[in-house]
Formats: sequence, C-alpha cells, structure tokens
Amino acid sequence: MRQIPNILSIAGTDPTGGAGIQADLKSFAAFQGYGMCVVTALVAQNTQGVREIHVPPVDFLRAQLDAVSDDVAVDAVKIGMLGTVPIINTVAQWWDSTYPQGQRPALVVDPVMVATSGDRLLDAEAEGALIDFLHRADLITPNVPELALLAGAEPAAEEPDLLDQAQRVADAHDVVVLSKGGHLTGAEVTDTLVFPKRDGQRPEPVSAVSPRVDTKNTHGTGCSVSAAFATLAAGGYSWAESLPLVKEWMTAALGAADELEVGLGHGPIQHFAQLW
Ligand SMILES: Nc1ncnc2c1ncn2[C@@H]1O[C@H](COP(=O)(O)OP(=O)(O)O)[C@@H](O)[C@H]1O
Ligand SMILES: Cc1ncc(COP(=O)(O)OP(=O)(O)O)c(N)n1
Repeated sequence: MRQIPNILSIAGTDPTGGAGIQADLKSFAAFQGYGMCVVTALVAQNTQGVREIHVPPVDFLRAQLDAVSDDVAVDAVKIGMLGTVPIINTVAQWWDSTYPQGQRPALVVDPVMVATSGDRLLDAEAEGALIDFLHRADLITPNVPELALLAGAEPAAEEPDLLDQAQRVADAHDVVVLSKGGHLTGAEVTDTLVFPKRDGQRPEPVSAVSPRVDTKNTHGTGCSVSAAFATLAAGGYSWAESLPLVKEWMTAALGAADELEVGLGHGPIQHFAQLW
C-alpha cells in the first residue's frame, strides 16, 4: 500500500472554498491523502446560494479523467456533483472502461442534488441516471432529502424511518449507505453505516453519535465527509473503522467553523481544526 494514497475528486466547484472540489481537497489533506480533481461543473456560488452553473463539453470532461487515470495510480475516487445526464454518462463510461474489474479504486459517491441554500445542483431529468450509476459505488453518503428521493419516500423525520430507507437503498443498489442525521432535529446527530444484504446476511448497522454543534456554518459538510471516507478507504481503513474518526473530525470542524469569517450566509467548516 502506498504511504501517501492518491485520491481523486470528480465534482463541481465552489469559488468560496466551502463545498465541492475545494472542500474535498481540504478533506483529503486533513486525512493525509494526496488530492487530485476533475471538474464536472463550474459553479458560481457563495455561502448564500448558487448563481450560475457552467458545464464543460463532455469530450473535455473525458480528457480530464483520462489525463489523471493514464498517468496516476488512483487509490480512491470520490464523486460529488454530476449535474446532468451527459456528465453522468461520461463518468460512467470512463469508470467502466478504465476499471473494468478486479483491482480498482474504492468509490465513494455523494449523490449531490440540492445545496444547503435550496438551489438545485442536479437536473431534475438526471435523477434516474444518477440512481442507475450507484451500483458502481462501494459507499454512498446521501443526506436526509437525498436518501428519501433514492428510496422513493418522503424525507424521514425520525431515525428509524431514516434507517429503513437506508436499508432499502442499500439492497436496491448493493452498496453500503451512510445515513447522515444532520437534517434531523435533537441535541445529538447520528450517522449510521447500513450494509446491504449479501448471501441472505446483513451485517449489523454501525453508528457514531455526536453532540449537535450550534452553528449556521455547515456549508460543505456532506462533501467533506464523503471525501474523508474516500481517503481513509485508500489508506486501508474499513468503513466501520473510518466512521468514528470522520465523525470526531467533522464535529471539531463544525465546532471551529465560527472562527472562520467567510461570507454572510452558511459559511464553511474548519477542516484543519484538529491540526492548527
Ligand atoms: N449541527 C451539526 N452538528 C454536528 N454534526 C453535524 C451537524 N450538521 C451536520 N453534521 C454532520 O455533518 C455531516 C453531514 O451531514 P448532513 O448535514 O446530514 O449532510 P449534508 O451536508 O450532505 O446535507 C454528517 O457527518 C453529520 O453528522
Ligand atoms: C459544487 C458543489 N457540490 C456540492 C455542493 C453541496 O455541498 P454539500 O456538502 O453536500 O451540502 P451543503 O453544503 O450544500 O449542505 C455544493 N454546494 N457545491
């Protein structure tokens, strides 16, 4: 195993540095990975919302992907915002042709659909294509509304409903699901790894609980968590080993978020709270 793993983010941008590729690169660094990125969309956004989205031609997206995989041994891939059907299809074709079977990078998919601000980051007609993509992933990290959409249900208001949806989605796509409790209410936030049933057996879910941090600065938490899992997977950690490490780190990053003075809306987290 490489001493410093190579992690690739395939995602959109945030020029204010809180979400998307910029957040992923900070997470990779926080967990001691070497970060790389392929841009799926240039997003004119800030802590208050999304203004415009510019999607590259698919040939150029493919050229970016090939430029990395032709040259670098990639240990893990984190996929974030895909945005449109042509972008999803291009990433799928690259993945299937570059890593046909056997030894392939760990794949974490954050099924990005809507930003904290409520702005859409995935075309409505692309939801089906994103769902069809998911069977390639080892781990998916939907938030409450994203999990509901994948499960074809209303957003869960309570933990048992959330876990029920996660189980259904895990089985439907044969993928491990991280159900995240950030959008629920209560003094604590629980994240749970839910495993698919294989050979009639389902491993017990694994949970990590933290106090709910009282901050409005939660921009990019989902991006950052999925990138952290990808980095630890590249370093040989199981999902269950990674969960408490990521949870503790995210709680510290949220706890120190108010020390940053970035923007007037939902500001970023402090990825390096444990380091600085
Ligand atoms: N207020 C909070 N206090 C502590 N942890 C939180 C808080 N909000 C979110 N988290 C954590 O941040 C991560 C992202 O959660 P969530 O908000 O559910 O997803 P998303 O950012 O994709 O909408 C999870 O690990 C969750 O536990
Ligand atoms: C380019 C880009 N990708 C993803 C998001 C959404 O970020 P996420 O961490 O899932 O959630 P919020 O921070 O929006 O809650 C984004 N804003 N931009």
